[in-house]
Amino acid sequence: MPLPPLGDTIAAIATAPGVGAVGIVRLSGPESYAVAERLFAPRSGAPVAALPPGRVVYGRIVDAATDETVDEALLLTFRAPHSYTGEDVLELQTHGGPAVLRRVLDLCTAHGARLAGPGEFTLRAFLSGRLDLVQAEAVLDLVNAQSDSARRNAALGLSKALTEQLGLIQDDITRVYGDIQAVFDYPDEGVPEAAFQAPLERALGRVRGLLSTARAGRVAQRGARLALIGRPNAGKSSLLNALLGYRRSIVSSTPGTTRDYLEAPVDILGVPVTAVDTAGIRDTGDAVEASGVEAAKEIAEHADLGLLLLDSSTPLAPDDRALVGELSPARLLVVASKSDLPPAWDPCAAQRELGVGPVLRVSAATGEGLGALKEAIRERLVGDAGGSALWLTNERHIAALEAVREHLERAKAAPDDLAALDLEDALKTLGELTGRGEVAEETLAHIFANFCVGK
Ligand SMILES: Nc1nc2c(c(=O)[nH]1)N(C=O)[C@@H](CNc1ccc(C(=O)N[C@@H](CCC(=O)O)C(=O)O)cc1)CN2
Ligand SMILES: Nc1nc2c(ncn2[C@@H]2O[C@H](COP(=O)(O)OP(=O)(O)OP(=O)(O)O)[C@@H](O)[C@H]2O)c(=O)[nH]1
Repeated sequence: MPLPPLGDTIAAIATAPGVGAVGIVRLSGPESYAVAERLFAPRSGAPVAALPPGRVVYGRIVDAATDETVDEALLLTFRAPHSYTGEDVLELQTHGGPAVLRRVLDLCTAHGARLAGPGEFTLRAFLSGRLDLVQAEAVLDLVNAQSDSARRNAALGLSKALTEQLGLIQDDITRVYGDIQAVFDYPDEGVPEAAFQAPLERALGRVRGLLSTARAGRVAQRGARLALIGRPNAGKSSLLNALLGYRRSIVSSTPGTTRDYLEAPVDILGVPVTAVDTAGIRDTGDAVEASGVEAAKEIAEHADLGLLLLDSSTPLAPDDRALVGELSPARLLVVASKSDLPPAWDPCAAQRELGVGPVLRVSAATGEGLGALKEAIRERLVGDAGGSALWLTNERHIAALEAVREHLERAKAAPDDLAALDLEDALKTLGELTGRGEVAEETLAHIFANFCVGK
């Protein structure tokens, strides 16, 4: 997969396909102004090439071959290097129908522009040094963000937060590497060993810190699975409906109504979650129900978090105690359901007796405790990383930082001459990660192939 050529002038529709109020065709490259000259007539009569940068000018899109006015439009001007790509950039803002945009794009190619491939504008922004690779990938994540937490994290990446962290790590490694080289070159100067250790530890601490956010990052980006579990009639379907804010699963007072399981996407305070309503877990002779029970156990095992519902209006049963034993406490959140009814047991006592975390009192009927439950779910899924901190979400970044961590751990344990080799490898990996070092063309092509055309 070769990279597209540089230096020519590219054009693409920058707005989403379909009907919109306004649509944008973007041009980038040395011929942008020349191309626009042939298809855009500013009302002022001024030549396009003479327009100062940073202006919006009103005019007409004209097909020079037929003298037809294709649309009225606004032209937005940028001059290299002060543009998104770092090249001469022009944007034609037209009416937002697919036929209009197609025609304007056709005029651009008729007058010398080439159709841009996926991500080509952002690739040029990277190659001109305006964005590093981590930022370019954040652009992709930002465009694809489906939840507010994913959006915020991508925005942080684009704002250089990750780039800066990586820079600090790189600086420390570079310093240690330099010191080790100095020892080789001037063995008599006697640089104390301890001088290496502090920056090395600091770099390693930063790498580990970043890697520890990867789980929260994955959840923010791809979402988490939340399994609702509990005995029949514990109120699972009702709670799912309450979390969703609309009726999705069947609620009934006959135990065992939910035989299979239902999945529903639900936004938990900005975290995308797939809630899975399982069959009531209990020993049963009914074959259909038994398979549902097996499925429920399986789901609970594979979910990121299990929400165990214990009906607070009826005494705890042996089944409830058995369920707690089946599930790992780290991935379990216990709810005393139907808190609007007179309680048959005390949540605090149950917490001690069952050896679980705080038992949350929730009523699907009145909504009591729902807010606190959502907070607790979010806290368990993304933890402290739920604040303004940056999360690693990109598999390429995670893999690279894991490699850096290994190199640093080895360097720490190795004698100087071997440590130097590992530090070299760590720096090389960081360079690939930010794209400021050597990056394989294939890696670049692969990253940008995932972009949409026009970005
Ligand atoms: N219409 C439009 N909206 C857009 C974009 C765009 O390209 N076009 N963007 C992207 O797709 C994003 C904005 N990103 C941009 C980043 C840099 C520059 C730019 O021209 N920077 C120059 C000048 C800055 C200035 O005037 O101070 C520079 O940094 O030198 C433009 C857009 C989001 N909105
Ligand atoms: N008062 C009150 N009743 C509730 C509440 N939540 C559920 N119920 C009732 O409890 C019964 C069982 O609720 P479901 O939500 O169907 O329980 P389930 O755990 O999904 O049951 P299965 O499908 O059998 O596993 C229904 O009659 C609900 O109306 C609640 O918060 N308060």
